[in-house]
Amino acid sequence: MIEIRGVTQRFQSGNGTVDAVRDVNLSIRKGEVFGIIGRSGAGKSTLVRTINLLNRPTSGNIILDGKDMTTLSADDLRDARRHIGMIFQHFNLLSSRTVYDNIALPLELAGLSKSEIAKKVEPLLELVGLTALKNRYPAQISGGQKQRVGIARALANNPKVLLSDEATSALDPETTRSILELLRKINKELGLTIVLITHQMEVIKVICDRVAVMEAGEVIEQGEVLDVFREPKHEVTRALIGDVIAHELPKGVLARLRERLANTKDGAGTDHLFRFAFTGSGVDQPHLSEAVRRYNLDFNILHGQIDEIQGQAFGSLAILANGTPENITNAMNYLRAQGVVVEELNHVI
Ligand SMILES: Nc1ncnc2c1ncn2[C@@H]1O[C@H](COP(=O)(O)OP(=O)(O)OP(=O)(O)O)[C@@H](O)[C@H]1O
Repeated sequence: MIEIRGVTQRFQSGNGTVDAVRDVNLSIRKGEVFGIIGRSGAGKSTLVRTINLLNRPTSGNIILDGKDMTTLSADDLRDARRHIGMIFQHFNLLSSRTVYDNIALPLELAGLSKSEIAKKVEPLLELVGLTALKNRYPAQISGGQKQRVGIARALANNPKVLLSDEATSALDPETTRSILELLRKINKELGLTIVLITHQMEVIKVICDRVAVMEAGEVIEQGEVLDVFREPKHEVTRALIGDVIAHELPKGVLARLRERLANTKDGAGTDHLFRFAFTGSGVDQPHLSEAVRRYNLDFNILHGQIDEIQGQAFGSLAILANGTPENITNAMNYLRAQGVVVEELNHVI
């Protein structure tokens, strides 16, 4: 649906240049919600703005539905842009226009008559739950309601793709959830492809099918959201996941553990610290107790969380295991064979 091929975006910066985006390759599938996450300055906004050519890439190509956007004439590009809606962190509504008139704006620009516009705007108001507020001005509605106007306006021209640039970053957690639910509903009901950028892993967790992680202009990791959560490969990804999944052990627990694990290193102890990550059936099945029984171990759960990602259960546990070296090895091999991701943490604390 969207092919981002070898895209680099170079800017002048002082006397030199900066590659805000460097040689990015991504394939975004029709009908999916694709997230791009990264820390501030990673290049997310710059990348997403190349998709509708608000930024013209210095090199590389953007192929939308088989059409190379970078080679279109000005007229064809204007046409192609109609198929791409966009929503923004600060909503970008016109304060002098009512809710209804903000949503109607792209249709007026496209030259539709008043009655044609009404036929499109009324169902959009219904879709985003703002029918009762249609005559209010932006100053008279909440942030979440403003973003609903932004979403309805972005959908007015029946786009194939919706780009979302930090659309929930200015909203409180509850409003964020309701906006994400609305985006998910639109994605499912209209089959709309959504590309969203965010610095919040929570947003990725709640709504995205796949995710790409950016750092210093490059994509450093990408995959199905569940896979990336279960087995993050890059340190930056781990840190971002740590914001939503209990990854760090509390300080008091760490201090006590250091002593016990030092004994293991010296050969005087038999404690091992592990992190287990498991999904789907791994959460429902008693793999842990089976491992304990089979290999005669003690497990002490130190920290953890069972959560849901994309409707699938996801668990992350920090465990202190005690047993003979042979039984520990066999138990971990057993768990790995059950699909549990096992990581020994003795060396990291
Ligand atoms: N027009 C520009 N001219 C020069 N440098 C730019 C320009 N736009 C962005 N940059 C630089 O490119 C890098 C990436 O910026 P970008 O806004 O894409 O990051 P981001 O990941 O979206 O960050 P944030 O979440 O803070 O918006 C930054 O170092 C930024 O300073």
